[in-house]
Amino acid sequence: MFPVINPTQSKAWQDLQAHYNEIKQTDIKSLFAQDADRYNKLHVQFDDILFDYSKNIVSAKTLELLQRLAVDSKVKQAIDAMFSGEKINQTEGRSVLHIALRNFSKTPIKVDGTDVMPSVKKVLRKIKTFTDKVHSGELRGYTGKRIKYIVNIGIGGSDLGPFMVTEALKPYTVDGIEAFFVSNVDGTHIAETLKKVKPERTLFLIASKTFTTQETMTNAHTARNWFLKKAKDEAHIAKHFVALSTNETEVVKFGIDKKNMFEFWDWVGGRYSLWSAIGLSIALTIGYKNFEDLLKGAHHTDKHFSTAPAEKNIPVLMALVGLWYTNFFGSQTEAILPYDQYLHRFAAYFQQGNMESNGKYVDRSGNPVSYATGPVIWGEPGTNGQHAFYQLIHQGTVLIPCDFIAPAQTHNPIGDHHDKLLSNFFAQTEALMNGKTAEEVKAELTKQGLGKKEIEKLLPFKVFTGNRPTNSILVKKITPFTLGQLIALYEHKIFVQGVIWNIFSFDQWGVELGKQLANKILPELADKSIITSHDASTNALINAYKKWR
Ligand SMILES: O=P(O)(O)OC[C@H]1O[C@@H](O)[C@@H](O)[C@@H](O)[C@@H]1O
Repeated sequence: MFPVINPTQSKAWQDLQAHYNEIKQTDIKSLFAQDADRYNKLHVQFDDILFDYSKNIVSAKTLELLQRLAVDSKVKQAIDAMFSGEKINQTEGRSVLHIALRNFSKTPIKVDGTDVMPSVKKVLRKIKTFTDKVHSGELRGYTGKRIKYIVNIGIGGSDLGPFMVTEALKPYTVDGIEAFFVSNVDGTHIAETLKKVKPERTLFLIASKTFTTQETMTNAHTARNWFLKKAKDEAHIAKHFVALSTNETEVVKFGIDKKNMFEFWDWVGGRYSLWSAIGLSIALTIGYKNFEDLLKGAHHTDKHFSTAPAEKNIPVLMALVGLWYTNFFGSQTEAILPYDQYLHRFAAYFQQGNMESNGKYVDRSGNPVSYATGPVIWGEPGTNGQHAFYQLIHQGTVLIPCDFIAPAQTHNPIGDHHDKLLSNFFAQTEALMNGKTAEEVKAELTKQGLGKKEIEKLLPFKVFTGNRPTNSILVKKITPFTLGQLIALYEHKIFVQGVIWNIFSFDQWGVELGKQLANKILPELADKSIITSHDASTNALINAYKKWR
């Protein structure tokens, strides 16, 4: 059974609190000076992924206590519970089995006594057949022209994953295919997309687990009307619209044939669904083989996560180190900084992954927690971020633990671009750790010919305290396989943190209230009448909108 344990009651937590007071002033620099072997101890090489967590404010004792916390929180048992199909998403009464979607082992995974693997494999075969037929030209549009444009209409988990992955793997795009992602209910999103595609060559993927999401259904109907304006005959819809969903009834109601539905199941969380039928846009963009490699990479991480000892287990280490700052240093945020332009949606993807999973203030017993849970996740690719928000990371008053991610090999080896990019990647974590002392600043300014008075004046502004923690993740090359590995590492990090925080990571009740209120307000916008049913501010805003629109 999934354990319910208040982490603050654990001896390890209390010891960590005491230990925090001992170590908080310790320089990472000095930890390196004390132990020539620090890097060797504090990194894990996982195939072509090098995870270096040595530039953190952690000593051997910190790590030992954090590991004890993981043991006290029954992390290992929780991992086993997830992998064996237990209904760990208790508030929705569901198993959590994104790991089954990429299970290439022969091990069956059972939900309510039934092995889900045959259904998983069946849908994968359907994705393969369909994708191959689109690429070979066997499946064509209603005029007989080849499909060129893939338009995925979905939002949240039905958009962010496939969008992030198709961007990350752009070099693998199949010739002649262009992918678009429409998510926002703002008509601008679909309008601007439809300007770029031609109905007779477009395949619309209506991606929605529930098939009731307002944004997606609105965009889907707009796309359908736009298509029919040109195609005229509703019979042509079958060649241009497919559904990726768990809800057959709604799919059929929309007018999509069951045959054109790619199924998944309620044990796939939206934000963990890129591995499911929701990944059809990925397969169509980069080819089935590459999609399968992505899944295989993730499966490889699943094996690592479920078998590696905790001290060498990357997701466990990522989780523990992150939690150390969130719960003991009081840092409320984490940055994900990929030094790879293709990974420009990676942080946005894990914004949902982390914040929807672990943005919870109620524990698994239904009581408010007395400690911090999920941090705010954000980030942009380097080097862009350096010229934007790194000032605050270096010299601000907020502690921001950062993950730096970079590929050693680029898909675009042009001149010395990549060495320049990577020199920044290395320099930043070094600078964040070492900072710059008053002595160093003085020496630098003296060398520049500044007088004593000028130096004194400038000194406080030019000092960097350093000791700002980072993880570095160096990947040999971003391929479908390594990307799959990387995504799964982060997914499991979220899981481990949720277990220790004693919260339910796989529901998302917090997104409902706004949806409910929007549904209440929508009919109020139908006419010109003055609205008085809300608070004064909301009434005034609605009425101003109705006057201006
Ligand atoms: O895939 P559908 O059902 O359209 O949901 C799309 C998204 O909706 C949001 O409100 C959240 O619940 C997300 O977790 C989900 O991914």
